[in-house]
Amino acid sequence: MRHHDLVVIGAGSGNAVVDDSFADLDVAIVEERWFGGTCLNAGCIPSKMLAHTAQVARTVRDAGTYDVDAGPGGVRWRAVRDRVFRRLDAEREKGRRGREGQDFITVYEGRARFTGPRTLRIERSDGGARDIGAAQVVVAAGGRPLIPPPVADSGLPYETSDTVMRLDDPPRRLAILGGGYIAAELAEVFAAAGSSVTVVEKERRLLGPQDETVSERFTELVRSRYDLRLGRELMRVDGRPGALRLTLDDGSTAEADLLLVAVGRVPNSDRLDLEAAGVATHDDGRVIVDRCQRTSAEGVFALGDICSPVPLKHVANREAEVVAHNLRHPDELVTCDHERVPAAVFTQPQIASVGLTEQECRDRGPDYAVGTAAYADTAYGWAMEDTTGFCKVLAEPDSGRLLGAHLMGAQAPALIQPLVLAVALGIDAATLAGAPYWIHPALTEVVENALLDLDLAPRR
Ligand SMILES: Cc1cc2nc3c(=O)[nH]c(=O)nc-3n(C[C@H](O)[C@H](O)[C@H](O)COP(=O)(O)OP(=O)(O)OC[C@H]3O[C@@H](n4cnc5c(N)ncnc54)[C@H](O)[C@@H]3O)c2cc1C
Ligand SMILES: NC(=O)c1ccc[n+]([C@@H]2O[C@H](COP(=O)([O-])OP(=O)(O)OC[C@H]3O[C@@H](n4cnc5c(N)ncnc54)[C@H](O)[C@@H]3O)[C@@H](O)[C@H]2O)c1
Repeated sequence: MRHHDLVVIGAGSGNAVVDDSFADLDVAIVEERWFGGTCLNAGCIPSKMLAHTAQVARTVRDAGTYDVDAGPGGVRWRAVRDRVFRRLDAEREKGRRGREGQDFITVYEGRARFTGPRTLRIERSDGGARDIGAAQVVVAAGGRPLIPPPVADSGLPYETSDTVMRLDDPPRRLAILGGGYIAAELAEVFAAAGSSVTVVEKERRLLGPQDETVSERFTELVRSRYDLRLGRELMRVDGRPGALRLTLDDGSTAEADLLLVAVGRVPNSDRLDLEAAGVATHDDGRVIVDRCQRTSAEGVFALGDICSPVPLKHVANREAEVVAHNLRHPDELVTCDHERVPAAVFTQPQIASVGLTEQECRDRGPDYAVGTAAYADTAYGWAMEDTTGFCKVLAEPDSGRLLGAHLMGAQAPALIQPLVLAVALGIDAATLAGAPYWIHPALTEVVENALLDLDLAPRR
């Protein structure tokens, strides 16, 4: 059995752990499917490249709002798809070849599973297998789409985010099960490409975990774009490939050519024989880690969606930095903080958030102040003819400490960054509003206005 100093399972965010400071070690990276992982191949990046294209299409369609005549036409799906994936597939190959060319790294293609403490078997798709051992192991095997029983049991075809972005043609009628991140973003993409979209969501609103104002207003805004079936459970899928019928719990039905399942993701921990390694998991399947990203097994770290309470790429990246440091500096361990993680949904309008929602503030007690501002009340909002965008900030009335911030509107993921900085660095609302200049007439004025709208106790 070959013995390495370090083995990384999963070449998504796990790949970021190893830099040249590991060149004195014998390192192995095991990847079963695609170098770059979900983000590059089927997640953040392709979905945002497609979302941006959808936004361009909407801008062209809405050009009349700005008294601009734009020609007829539409989204050339295959050209868009090929542009996106030509680039990303090339990046994946570049990443893999780069690793294979490094002297201190061995790349294994295949699925790893533990056979004992820090020993692994790697099984290739051609049936070959190989046993290896390591002084240290990083588990970065991510997650996969959850497929609920009515879909799995139907025997009928369905798509997930792993496959749907690479389709040859957009479906005429697309049904999406779930009304969270993936549904919200990809509904927009396929609607722009000409699909008529039905969304089946078990809760009463789309994007339910967002701040209540965001979730409510977003749901109302897209009601005219999609056939929304909210508060509904899927009972059955029947029909035939290309002509599906979804039966919901109230007996209503939805017809679709194609079903996209987007009801969340599950960690890949169940495929790793973690018991053999002594690696413990939570009830939901996530690997248990401490703040230093150490698992319950000596010498085994974990990072990313397989363990994270916040399954987002910027979090996985931060965890990879922490693991990289801790592998090299066992006597000076650093920790990872999962509080105040910002997030964004790349819909139209875009959405961004950090910290507590208003409903979470209310649950904590009555003591919070709310400041709001509309894009429509800023000069750049006039330029954009915006009627729906807003910013909401939540703060402690006495100290002005920011508790949370929420934006819905153009460039929300970029506009929220000053609020993310303030939350992370402990800058209070009055200081953030008053100390820096805010460029006029930039959209950031909506953030400044929301801060100024807070009813805070006067400073002594
Ligand atoms: C459609 C979509 C859009 C998203 N958009 C965003 C976004 O805009 N912003 C954001 O922050 N996050 C986004 N995310 C979430 C983000 O993609 C993930 O949080 C992130 O990619 C997790 O990284 P990871 O390294 O933990 O897992 P992954 O990137 O999934 O990497 C795990 C790797 O391990 C490999 N693997 C699994 N099991 C084994 C095994 N047994 N042996 C060997 N290899 C194995 C897999 O093939 C994979 O390559 C999105 C996700 C999806 C699905
Ligand atoms: N912009 C981003 O950062 C981004 C984009 C896409 C995905 N992601 C990541 O990928 C993860 C997975 O995305 P997702 O959209 O699959 O999950 P999600 O958790 O965002 O949303 C799942 C939705 O499906 C609903 N649901 C669950 N079971 C259902 C059922 N049986 N019938 C109908 N509805 C049901 C839930 O109520 C929820 O609204 C996200 O949690 C996020 O971590 C992030």
